[in-house]
Amino acid sequence: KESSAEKFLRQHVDSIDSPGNLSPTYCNQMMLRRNMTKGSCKPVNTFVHEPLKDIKAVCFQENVTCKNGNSNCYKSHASLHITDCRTISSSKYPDCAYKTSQEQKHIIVACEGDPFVPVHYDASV
Ligand SMILES: Nc1ncnc2c1ncn2[C@@H]1O[C@H](C(=O)NS(=O)(=O)C[C@H]2[C@@H](O)[C@H](n3ccc(=O)[nH]c3=O)O[C@@H]2CO)[C@@H](O)[C@H]1O
Repeated sequence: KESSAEKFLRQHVDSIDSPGNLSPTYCNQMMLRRNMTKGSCKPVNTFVHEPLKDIKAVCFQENVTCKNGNSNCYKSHASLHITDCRTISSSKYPDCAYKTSQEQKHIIVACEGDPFVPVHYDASV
């Protein structure tokens, strides 16, 4: 069974693809490849284009309150290269269709465990 830490990597980490010049179909491809279009089209998903060590380091940065009220969320000091994937109006399961938006924003993740690692993507600001 996939751990929540492994699920975070699958859903939110893409250190390989260099930010800045991704194709408009990046999200259509990645949402499929990372298994977020099975059963339904995941409506919103963010990929972070930074080295894994820099993403893990966010767990030791600014502690903030999560959307669900928990206190185990952390906001990155730096703006990071991210890509937001959001379903477009014409998206109809199983043909999930996404808008690919490349941004530089602070990320907010929830961290848990020992080692203390990201397990949930809360927001970008
Ligand atoms: N504090 C916590 N501590 C520990 N665990 C916590 C905590 N909070 C939740 N989980 C758990 O995480 C799991 C999970 O999948 N939560 S999820 O809200 O649906 C994820 C959102 C995110 O994937 C995506 N999104 C959203 C915005 C954006 O900019 N970018 C972007 O990608 O959309 C999803 C829906 O919003 C679930 O098991 C829940 O129990």
